[in-house]
Amino acid sequence: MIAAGIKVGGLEEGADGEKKKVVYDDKKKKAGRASKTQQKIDEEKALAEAAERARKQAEAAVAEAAEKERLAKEKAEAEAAAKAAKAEDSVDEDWEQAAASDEDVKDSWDADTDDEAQNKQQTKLPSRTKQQSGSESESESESESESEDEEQSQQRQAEAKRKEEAAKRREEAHQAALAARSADNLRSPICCILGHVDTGKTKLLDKIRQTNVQEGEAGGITQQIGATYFPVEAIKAKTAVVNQDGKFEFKVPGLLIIDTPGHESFSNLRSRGSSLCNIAILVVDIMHGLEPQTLESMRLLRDRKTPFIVALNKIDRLYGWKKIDNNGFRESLALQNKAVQNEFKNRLEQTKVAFAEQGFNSELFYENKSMAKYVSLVPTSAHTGEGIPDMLKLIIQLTQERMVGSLMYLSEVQATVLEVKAIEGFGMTIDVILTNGILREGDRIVLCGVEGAIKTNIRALLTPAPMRELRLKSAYVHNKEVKAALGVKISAPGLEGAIAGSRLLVVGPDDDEEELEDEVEADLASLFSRVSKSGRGVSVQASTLGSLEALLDFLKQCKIPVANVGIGPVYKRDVMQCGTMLEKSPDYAVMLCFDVKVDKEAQQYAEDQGIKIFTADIIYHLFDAFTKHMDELIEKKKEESKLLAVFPCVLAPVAVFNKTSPIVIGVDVVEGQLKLNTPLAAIKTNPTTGVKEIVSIGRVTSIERDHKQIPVCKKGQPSVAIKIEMGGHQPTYGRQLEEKDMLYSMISRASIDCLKEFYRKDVSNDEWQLIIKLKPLFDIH
Ligand SMILES: Nc1nc2c(ncn2[C@@H]2O[C@H](COP(=O)(O)OP(=O)(O)OP(=O)(O)O)[C@@H](O)[C@H]2O)c(=O)[nH]1
Repeated sequence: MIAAGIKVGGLEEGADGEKKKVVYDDKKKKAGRASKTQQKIDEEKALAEAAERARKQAEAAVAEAAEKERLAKEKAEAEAAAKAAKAEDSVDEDWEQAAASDEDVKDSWDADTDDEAQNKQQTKLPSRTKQQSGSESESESESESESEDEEQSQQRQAEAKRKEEAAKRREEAHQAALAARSADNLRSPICCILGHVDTGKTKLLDKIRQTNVQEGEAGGITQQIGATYFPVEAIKAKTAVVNQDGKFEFKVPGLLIIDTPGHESFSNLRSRGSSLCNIAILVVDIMHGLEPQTLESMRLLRDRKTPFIVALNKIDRLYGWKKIDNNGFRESLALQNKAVQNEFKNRLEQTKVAFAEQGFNSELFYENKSMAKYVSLVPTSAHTGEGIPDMLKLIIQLTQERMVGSLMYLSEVQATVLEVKAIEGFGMTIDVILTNGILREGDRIVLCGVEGAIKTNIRALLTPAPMRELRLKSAYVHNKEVKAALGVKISAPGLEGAIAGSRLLVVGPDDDEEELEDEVEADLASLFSRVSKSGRGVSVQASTLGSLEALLDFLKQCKIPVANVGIGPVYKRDVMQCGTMLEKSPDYAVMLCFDVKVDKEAQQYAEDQGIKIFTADIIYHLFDAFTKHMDELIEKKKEESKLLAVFPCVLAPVAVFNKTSPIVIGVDVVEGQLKLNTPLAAIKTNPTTGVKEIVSIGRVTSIERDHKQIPVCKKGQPSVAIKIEMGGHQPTYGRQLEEKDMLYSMISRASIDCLKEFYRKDVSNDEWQLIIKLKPLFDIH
């Protein structure tokens, strides 16, 4: 993978100021293992290593065969797909091909050549295949005796069997855990808050928590790590105003709301592309409607298939709104005067239309007859607290009625790293959201790190100390064990380089640790394998696994190819890596950095080398910056290529005013269009040799009609007088040229490519036909 240009930056700066590289390459992994072996001079380890080598050799052979087969299949599929796509292309899109099937169009910067398409297919191959092909070349250089081979092959088989059995046991345990679930034993749903900046996400969160903090932790609301837990009693109290008859039944034990609003935390709570959040609140400012980041949030929610409700926030800003603190929305609305009610209705309708434009049906929550079909809109005010009881009730209702399957308590551990932080007294720690199961002090855990899987033992399970105990020494309480769903801080040795967004697995007594390592590494490897192996593409750098995934998804949609991928701050090394593109494909010597810092030295280096670094906290801003950069480059190239572009034309001279230096003649444009600067030629046959001769006569420097300069003369328009100039010796009418000689715009392969690249919009299909006709005259194939 290193060879493919993939890298990962450390979350923390290494001792040498440079970040470390992830080692997914078996060679390096093995080198690491070998050095350990040497240190320990352990015979058994040496044997195991040999066995490992043999296993990889054998796997490599199998993988190579499988890869070949797969590539062939994928190539065939790609060809079929390309054919189908070709058939669908409009004439306009496929203009040159439509006119001449012998031309291979290299469309725009986002299109692939066949090679690239195939290479892209290759990048989809599981990383394991790549690791194997890496080890293959290594093992090729090593010779082993036959008996060793046999022994190793046995060891390899034994190891594979061990892993297979462990995976089977894990699957059985998983099935047993699933079977033991019950609809009567639900866990607390997990909820995230997303939305555009300044819509009131933080304020809304504060408001939900605050009422209870004021009540002095009554109802048992606990501030957790990265989340707030609301036991059902607290939610009952908070929703009482909209459940006065007590008819609404609560079936979940509570609700866990993730504290950090925004994409980042949502993106990190992922598991193989789907979300670990059961439900999300998308906050929309009722006065502003859907804003760019709202759309980005919707895209994330849709991609992760996460159900959501919409908090239509800031209703108190409707002109003339009379507040009743913490009231149910319906009652509050009923108390407003007609004008306020009308304004509300108007804004509600506008919001619904905007949602419909994005492909979502939406409905005011109490008018929503089908939660499956319509997104519920809950008007709220984070200032007055109005609508918040409705919102909480709706979340509970939606989750406990529609998500029983995913909420049934599962004994098996499901946990995700939300953040990686160094904490005084604890060193590097990870904040984890435990979705299912129980974590215990001392548990052996496996998670993703920048240098491969991290395996360690939980030293401490920390939750914040209750408010009243904050005076005490530590801000944290140590727990022997914690049960889902909750947010917990884990302190453990060796957590440096842990990656936010990673899954966290617990090694059970029946599990095989290596198998679990493979599993967490696969998450990262699958993201890293999404680079374009054509070597052409931008470099991207993101802060976490989740944001990297979101960014890669987005760039894929925008058809921006990616050549390098990294996690963590940008260091000089990353810029240097990106700089390799300066030679290959300078347009792509660009780094798109999402939510990461750029080291000073790296920035300086980039400036010196002419590498663009775009940083943004909002993904689509990166797209805008990149698109602008590309447009500028195209404009620049277009300017530079002005003289190269030759529009096709055929001219019939009607008079010769000046025979040479400069030639001045009167012409009719019989085909195409004559533009200033067009180079012209006559096609003659040498009278003695009978060989065709292309007589170049210079460029058109003036076009005049009725003594007026015009920039262009099109086919069929009245005759024009043109001046043709040439540096050096210009052919002369009456000698090399005759009046009856037709004149042709002097096209070349380069001029055709230039038209295709920059002027496709300006060339009509007829003109392309003309180019096809002119090509043989100028021996262009
Ligand atoms: N009138 C009114 N103002 C609100 C409401 N909710 C939030 N605001 C104000 O809107 C501004 C932004 O609120 P925040 O809670 O910081 O918004 P946010 O979505 O968390 O913003 P970012 O963290 O920047 O994404 C603040 O000035 C809030 O006081 C509301 O319901 N009514």
